[in-house]
Formats: sequence, C-alpha cells, structure tokens
Amino acid sequence: SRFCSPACKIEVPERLTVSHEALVRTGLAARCVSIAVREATDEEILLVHSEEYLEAVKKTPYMTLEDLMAFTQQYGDVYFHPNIYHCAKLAVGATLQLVDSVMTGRVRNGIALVRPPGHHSQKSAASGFCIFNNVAIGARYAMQKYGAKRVLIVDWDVHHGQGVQYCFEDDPNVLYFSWHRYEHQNFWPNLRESDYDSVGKEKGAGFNINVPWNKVGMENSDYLAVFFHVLLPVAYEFCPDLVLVSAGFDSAIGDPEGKMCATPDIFAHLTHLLMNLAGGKLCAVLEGGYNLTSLAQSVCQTVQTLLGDPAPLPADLGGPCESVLKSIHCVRSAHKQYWSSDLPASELSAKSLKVAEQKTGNEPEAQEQRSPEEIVWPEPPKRLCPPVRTAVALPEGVACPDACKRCSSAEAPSSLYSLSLHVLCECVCAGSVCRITVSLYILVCVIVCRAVHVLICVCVCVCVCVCVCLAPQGCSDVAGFMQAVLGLLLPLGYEYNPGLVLLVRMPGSGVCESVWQQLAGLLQGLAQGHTLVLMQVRGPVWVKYSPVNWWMCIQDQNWQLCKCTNSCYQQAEYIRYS
Ligand SMILES: CC(O)(O)NCCCCNCCCN
Ligand SMILES: [Zn+2]
Repeated sequence: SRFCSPACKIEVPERLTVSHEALVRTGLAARCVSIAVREATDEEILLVHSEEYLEAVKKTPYMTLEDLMAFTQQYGDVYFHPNIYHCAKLAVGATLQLVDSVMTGRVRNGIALVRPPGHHSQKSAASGFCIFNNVAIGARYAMQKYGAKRVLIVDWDVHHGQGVQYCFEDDPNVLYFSWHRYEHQNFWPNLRESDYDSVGKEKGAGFNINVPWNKVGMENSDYLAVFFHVLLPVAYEFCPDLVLVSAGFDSAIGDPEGKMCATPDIFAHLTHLLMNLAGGKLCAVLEGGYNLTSLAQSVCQTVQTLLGDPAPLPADLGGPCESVLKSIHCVRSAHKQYWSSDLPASELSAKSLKVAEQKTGNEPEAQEQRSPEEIVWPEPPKRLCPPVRTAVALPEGVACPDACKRCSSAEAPSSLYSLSLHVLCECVCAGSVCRITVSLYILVCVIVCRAVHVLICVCVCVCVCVCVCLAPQGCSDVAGFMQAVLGLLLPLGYEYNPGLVLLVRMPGSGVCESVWQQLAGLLQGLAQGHTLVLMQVRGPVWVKYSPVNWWMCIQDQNWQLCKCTNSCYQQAEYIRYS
C-alpha cells in the first residue's frame, strides 16, 4: 500500500487526466501535435543534480517500504513510491522532447503536462512533490545542445521554485522570475531567500526576481500589474532566446494551496504576453495546480493561446491592490541598479497607489472561511477561433502574403471614421477575420473604445513613444519605447478594454521594425485580437488629405508590407516588395 505524508495527498494522477480530457473535449488537443515522451538519461539529469542524489533515487524502486519511508523523511513534503523514479525520468524526458521540438522549429511552442513537478527539487534534494527539476534541466539542456545564450524562466506557480533559484542564482544567462505566496515568510517553503531582496549572486546579480504575495486573494489585476511593471520590462531588456514557463496553476482561484482569486482566463493573457519574446519559442511545463476544475480550465486557456487564438479580457480589470503595490515597489527598487528599463518607481507607485486607495478594504480574506471546494467562479468566456487570421487590402499587382486573406481594398474612404467602420463591418466584426492590414497613412495609434462607435482617442503614450523614437537617436531608444508600451500603453489598454485596436504608422516615424512587430504582437491581447493595422508605404507617396478625406495614391509598387502570418502571435515579418 502506498504511504503518503498527508501534505502530498493533493498531488494526484487525476491532475493529468482531467487536463488532457479537457483538451480533448474542447477540440484543442486535435489542433496540437503530440510529442512522444521518453525517459531522461543520467547525463541529462546530471545537468542539474548530483551523482549521489541520482544514485540514491535510483535505488528507490527496490527499497522496502520502511527504507522508502526513511528515505522520504530526509526531504520535505515529498513522497517516494517504487515507480516515482520512472515517472520523474519521464517528466524530465517529456520536457526535453518539448525543448527539442521548439528549438528545432518543429513546433513554435508547446506545453508538457507532467508529474511529478520539478521547481522545488535541488541539486541533492527532493522537495515539495518534486524529484528532478524538469525546467532547470530543460534550461541547461537548451543552452548545451542548442547554444541558447539567454533563457528566461517564468514561474507563475503559487509556490517559490527555490530549486530553480538555487540552480541559477549566480548565472547571468538564466533569468528566473517567480511570484509566490509568501505572507512574510509564513507560507511554505518559509524561506528568507524567497523574498524580493534575493536578486541573484555575483555575476548572477539582477537575474533572479522574486515577487512575494504577502496576502492571499490576489486577483487578475494584480497578476497583470506584476507582468507590466516588473517582469516584461526586464524580460524585453534580457531578450531571451527561449522562454520556459514553470506553469503551476495553483495560483488560480479555488486552489487549496494558493487561495488566490485570479480566474483561469488570466493564463490566456499571461501566456500571450510572453509569446512575443524569443521569437515565440515558449515551452510551458506543468508544476502545481490541485483544484481539478480550475486546473483543467487554466490548462485549456493556456493551450488555446499557444495555438494563437485571441482571448477576451478578464472582467473588471483595475489597478493592483496595496499589498501588491508594495511588493512591486520593493522588487523594482531591489533591481533598479541592474536594469535600465525603469520608470521612476515613485511615479508608478504614486499613480497606482491612488488606484489602490480605492481598492483597499476589499482584500477578499472572506474567501478563506469557505473551503476551496465551495468556491465557484464563472466558466471562462468562449473564445473565437477565426478561420482566417489576417486579411490584407492591397493594390492590384502586389502579391498577397501567404496565410493572409486578400480583402477588397476599400475604395478611398471618406474619412478614418468610415474606413474603420467600413473595414470593421466588412471583415473584423463578422468574426471571419481576426485582423486586417490596410496600408494607409495616418499618425496616431487609435484605441477604439467599445466596439459600438469609433471614438478617435489619441493614445498619449504612443504619441509619446513616436516622439521618443523621433528623438535624434531615432529608434535606438527601443528600451524607452518598450517601457512606455509595457508600463503605460498596455495597462491603459487592458483597463480600457477597447473593441478594436487601430494601429497605424506614419512615414519616417522612426519606429523600427522590431519594435513595430512587438507593438503589433502585444496589442493583439486587446479587443480579442481585432486589430486594424494601417501601414504607411515606403517610397514616393503622394498623399492628399484633409481633415475629412484621407486617402492615398501609390506612385509605385515599392511597398513595405507587414506580412502577418496566420497566427496572431507569430512575429510579423517585414518583406519589401521592390
Ligand atoms: C509543485 C508545487 O509548487 O505545487 N509543489 C507544492 C508543494 C507544497 C508543499 N506543502 C504542502 C502543504 C499542504 N498544505
Ligand atoms: Zn505550487
């Protein structure tokens, strides 16, 4: 009979079966390629673990029950059964198979649904249901076999992956980011080094980011605020070749461990916000997640975003709560000396503290009284999956990029208003096409409020950004631009929840290609991906416009065209028609 310390009884096999069954039931599994799993080799496990630890674990299948129990006692909150060594090798092997498939380009991204999890296990120790550190081995493997120079590990599990921190704390090539329930060191694993001031050691200083949750009940707004104001600015500056996600879903509502209030659909946006990094190379690896309902929903939300489907915004997004603001402030101060992308933290906290004041007092401690099983939340909203992702309106003679749909180029619109409504009605709102690319010449980035009518609201920050890029140094100030997008435009856009994003580009605006791609990619998290990209063409362009009439006559075929592929998230490639 299998003994198990009571702490481990939540780590059950059904975690994988309900997740996979949900993927099959929703039709998502059929849209994925399945990758065969394999056992990891000793050499691969030794990328992170010591020989003596591996040799000891190797003996567990042959141990008597009492030996097994004695062996287990030396570690915390982990169980060993005769078959766990085999399972742990499969978990590592599955992770490495996924890394192979992504690094060789066979797939763009993917998720490894594995048990046992990995992020707590250390060089010579098991911990917290973890035997081998799947993600840490995956990072080392990607660097050794594929020459990945910089690997970003994002750990959104609700527990601190101390095993990953220990493994890479002196390594500037692996940036480890983790948020975790901490409650001023009163929550497991109760480590002093899980706090925000553990920034890494020696050469690794600055490459370890801990965001402690000192209260339970964190919500979607809190998670997004940490992404916008802590993780993403640093991740963009770090510019990874590969993103590994320690995808623990015990940070979702209903989980007995996390006791948080973020809903499963938030993972659609967390995933989306990471998919514009590393050219889209993203490997998600399951860690925790113990409420079978929210786990299955969260896995589906993550996979559907990996497949490129846009997601509606979670409801009621606002600013972060006061406790999170303090954490954000502390971690940004601790890292200020290491990263240049740094809005004056005081500005951030001043702005958001105002918001927080409105929110204080609603820290939902009340939910603690109910048992996790009693907590209910709405099903994630249905997500559209447009048969065609990108349509392009082009003049005759210019070939339509592959995987795009050619839509009849709008007759010269009488005004931006009619253009956007014209295009809107014709293609986007019909839900048949997720995005339209029309080449037109207009300056501002316009966020259309609510789908009902077009309110031309100039979004301050893009004008600021464009001005920034118009600065003498041109778009070398990419950091400044990205900081404004991440720290201003995205939070604003997510709170605004527009019905359409109108993204336009002015000739000579100095916004260089890579930045434009990132902007186009990131903004697809809004308006369910309904993006109207209005491109300026390069070359002699004769434009006649008046406050009312905006149209363009192209003098030649010298086009610069945004070749958006058929995925919402694949990097838009720029090709120049000559
Ligand atoms: C992968 C992971 O991060 O989800 N492992 C979590 C281990 C939690 C250990 N403590 C359990 C105490 C029971 N209340
Ligand atoms: Zn966890």
